[in-house]
Amino acid sequence: MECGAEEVLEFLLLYRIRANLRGRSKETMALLLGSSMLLCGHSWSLRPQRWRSSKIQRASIPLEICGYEKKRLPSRAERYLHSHRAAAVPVIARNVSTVSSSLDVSNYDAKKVESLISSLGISGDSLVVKPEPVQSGIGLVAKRELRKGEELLAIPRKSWITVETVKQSPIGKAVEGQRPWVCLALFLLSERNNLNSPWKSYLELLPAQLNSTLFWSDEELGELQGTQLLGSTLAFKQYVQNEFERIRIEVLAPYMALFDPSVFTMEAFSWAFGILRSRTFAPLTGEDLALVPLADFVNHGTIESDGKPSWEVRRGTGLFGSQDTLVLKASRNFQAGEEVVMDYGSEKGHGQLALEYGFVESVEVSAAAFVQSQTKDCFSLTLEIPEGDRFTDDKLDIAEISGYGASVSFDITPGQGPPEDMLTYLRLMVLDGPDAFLLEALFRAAAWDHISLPVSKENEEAVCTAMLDGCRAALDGYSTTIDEDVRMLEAGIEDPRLQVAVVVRLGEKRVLRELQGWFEAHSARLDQLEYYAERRLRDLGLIDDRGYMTPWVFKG
Ligand SMILES: C[S@@+](CC[C@H](N)C(=O)[O-])C[C@H]1O[C@@H](n2cnc3c(N)ncnc32)[C@H](O)[C@@H]1O
Repeated sequence: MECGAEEVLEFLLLYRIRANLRGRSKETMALLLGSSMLLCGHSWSLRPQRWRSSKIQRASIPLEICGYEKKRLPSRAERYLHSHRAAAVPVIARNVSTVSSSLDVSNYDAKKVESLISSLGISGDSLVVKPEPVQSGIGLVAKRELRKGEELLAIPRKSWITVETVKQSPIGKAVEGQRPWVCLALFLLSERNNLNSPWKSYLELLPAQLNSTLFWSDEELGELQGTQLLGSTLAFKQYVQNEFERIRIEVLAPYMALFDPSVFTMEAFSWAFGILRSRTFAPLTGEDLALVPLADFVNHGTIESDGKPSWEVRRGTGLFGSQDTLVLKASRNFQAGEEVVMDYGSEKGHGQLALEYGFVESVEVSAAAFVQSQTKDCFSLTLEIPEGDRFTDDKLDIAEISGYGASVSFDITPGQGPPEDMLTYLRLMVLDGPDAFLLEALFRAAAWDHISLPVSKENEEAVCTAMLDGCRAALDGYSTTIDEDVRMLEAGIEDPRLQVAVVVRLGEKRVLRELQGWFEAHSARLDQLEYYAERRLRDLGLIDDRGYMTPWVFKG
């Protein structure tokens, strides 16, 4: 076996640690590590380090505001709003109905629909789907039988509302340099106030009232006490308000002639924000933000997914005038007269659906099945490397090298347990005392790998304690218990917004309770785990599988 300088040093550390593994005290370990650090020419203070579990935050729901805002959100808000995209969860075929947070106020008008279609240069007869009034406002209804994958609509870029559209409009100069969503929001309000707008029929078909929790009253929001959804809703409201205050100074006041203060109100600006959040879909988000009239009347429904998006952009070559086109495809077979739906995002939990669109999913089989269904339950946990930790810089460095930041959000979904990378990040956060040698610069590149498995009983115990404290505190923050919510749902709730609130808070609590159970079980098996020291000695061939030293160590 050949050992490089790193291995030699590590061997020395491990050998010393190993020699003292049984019955070692913290002080002994500190001494051992102290000497090893001396070896590296490092001087560390070995004062006991306190780690604050408050750094485990109750995060906001993963959101895609970053899609609109990546670069310029204030860091605090960014941390709160920035999403950690969950891996797509395979969609299970089921009979899904949704609960909308209030009665949808549809602006359906057949004449306006005709006018919208002709303004897009489409012949009504050629359409295979048509906007019709449906349970959730306006929806697209199949005019004939449709096959899965069939192209339903193809809307060319010239018919989208993009930053380019805004630039070329009368307010183009005034909004120059503003974020894409701000440009589009002001454009919507400006055109809504323009009697001769080419977008008139589209704008008149848009819902005047939105159901997102952003538009709930304080009393309604009270039902969300303790939830992540409440935190996200309030953060968004604050964010939109801050943006409005900013553009009032930067845009509205300097261009008073373009922006009538009675039209460009905070309320109207919030409506426009809500419209953009509920009607734009990837990849037409962020810098490429675009509203696609007609296609954006498609409602949500879950479908058995083959991973192929229903909403996709066919890129034009530019040759012979060919341009980008938004193509809406049938997500499954539909019968004539049936409403065509697409999945707004299989990874979106109840909270995110409620915040962005104002509805949650429910399984319409029976009240019991509804209560048992956990497919959309979600809790997003944000972990943060504690500031003021004497090892903060080293920990940040290791996190960064491994592609993580000072704070990371992890989506916890039912039945999955904590994600592996979350456990690794947690171990890094609480790494301290004798284990801190893993933070040494020498081990930097391999540190993440080393801590991806249990480091030491103390470290794993600290992880469990922090998580159990965090889960308990989070569960204590809700105004109702899981049982109370279940009973309410089983008894039936008439108020749709209350129903949304109960489904969301129940979902969050169920995930937290499950997480708590996982860490309780984990902390009960800490004695059975294999830790870093034994693992590395075995990897280096210095002990055998029974834990005995291999003879070569003692060769001259
Ligand atoms: C992209 S728009 C779809 C068109 C919209 N129904 C309309 O009337 O203009 C998204 C909005 O439609 C509503 N919506 C879509 N799918 C829904 C569903 N499954 N249940 C309840 N409301 C839904 C929500 O208000 C959501 O914010």
